[in-house]
Amino acid sequence: MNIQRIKDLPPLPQRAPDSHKGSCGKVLIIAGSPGMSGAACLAGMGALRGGSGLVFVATPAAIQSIVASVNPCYLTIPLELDSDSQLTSESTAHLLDQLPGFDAVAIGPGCGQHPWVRDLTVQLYSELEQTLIVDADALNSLAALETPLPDAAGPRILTPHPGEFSRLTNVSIKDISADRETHAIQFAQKHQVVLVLKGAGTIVTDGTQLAVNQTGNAGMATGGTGDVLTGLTTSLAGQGMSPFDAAQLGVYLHGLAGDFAADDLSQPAMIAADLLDYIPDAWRELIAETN
Ligand SMILES: NC(=O)C1=CN([C@@H]2O[C@H](COP(=O)(O)OP(=O)(O)OC[C@H]3O[C@@H](n4cnc5c(N)ncnc54)[C@H](OP(=O)(O)O)[C@@H]3O)[C@@H](O)[C@H]2O)[C@@H](O)CC1
Ligand SMILES: Nc1ncnc2c1ncn2[C@@H]1O[C@H](COP(=O)(O)OP(=O)(O)O)[C@@H](O)[C@H]1O
Ligand SMILES: [Mg+2]
Repeated sequence: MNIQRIKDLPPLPQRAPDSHKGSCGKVLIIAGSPGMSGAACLAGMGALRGGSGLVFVATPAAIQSIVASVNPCYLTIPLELDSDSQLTSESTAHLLDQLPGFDAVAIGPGCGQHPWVRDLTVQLYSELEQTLIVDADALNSLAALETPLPDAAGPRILTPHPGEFSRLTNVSIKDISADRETHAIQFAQKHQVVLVLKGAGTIVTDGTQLAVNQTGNAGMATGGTGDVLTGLTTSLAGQGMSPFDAAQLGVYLHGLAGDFAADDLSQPAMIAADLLDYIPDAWRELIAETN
């Protein structure tokens, strides 16, 4: 199959003068667990900085107040777990009831490898009609399945780093690194997903198109930067971008924010939360370039 190499960025989502929060994308991020509340906050903030009108973060009830106290701009939904680390039936029903109202959903950052994460990931992967962004422990949940990936009811964007991609494919990190493009394209074709294979020169492919990202730097090799990317990509998908375009633009903006952060703060000192502060500069540069 001929692969189309994409060099140009897609058109940016437009914000009409009479936009309101309901028209700028309402997204849900399912993230966090005790000890990894930060991942939920970083992803939620990434979605807000991406431009979403409304961001909801669903997180285990035990850490809801921690997540909520980090920033007042996202809303939180408590996930009630039983003694087997499963969502209670009331909590499941409450979450499923709300799903149709979201424009895009993400699952995985900081969730840990618990029974509720495995079950909810598989259910959303197969049944959700909107775009689902699958990261971190949700990818681990898919990798742990004894069956092939389920058929998906809607678009899927998978955002593994090489370790997660190795678990998904049963190919060693060394072999993946030897030919990242081919492994990424084959996976995207086989599973009909947008694959974002992260790292220096992140690859975005849907199996027919391929973009190799040129922004970003080694200062981004610090915990939590991927969680910010999940939020950003979810936000763009929720604003109506196609899954490939949302992933390509999200990766580009994320790396550009990282480049601005490194310029001001240095690669060693920058941290994931700094990316959130530099996403505005990245947006400003992109908006100026396209006007
Ligand atoms: N503040 C918070 O709450 C934070 C929470 N977080 C949450 O932590 C959870 C665990 O996620 P995780 O990615 O840290 O662990 P995991 O999937 O075992 O990956 C490590 C393996 O992958 C490999 N590997 C990774 N990158 C690679 C690369 N570029 N190139 C090559 N190899 C690479 C690496 O290989 P190694 O270097 O060890 O050889 C190792 O094998 C998850 O829920 C996440 O969201 C984090 O986001 C941090 C902030
Ligand atoms: N050397 C690098 N150059 C460019 N980008 C990098 C580099 N190292 C890491 N990144 C980016 O940082 C992010 C790390 O994501 P991930 O490994 O999921 O981190 P975490 O799970 O800790 O949030 C990815 O977007 C990746 O592309
Ligand atoms: Mg990650």
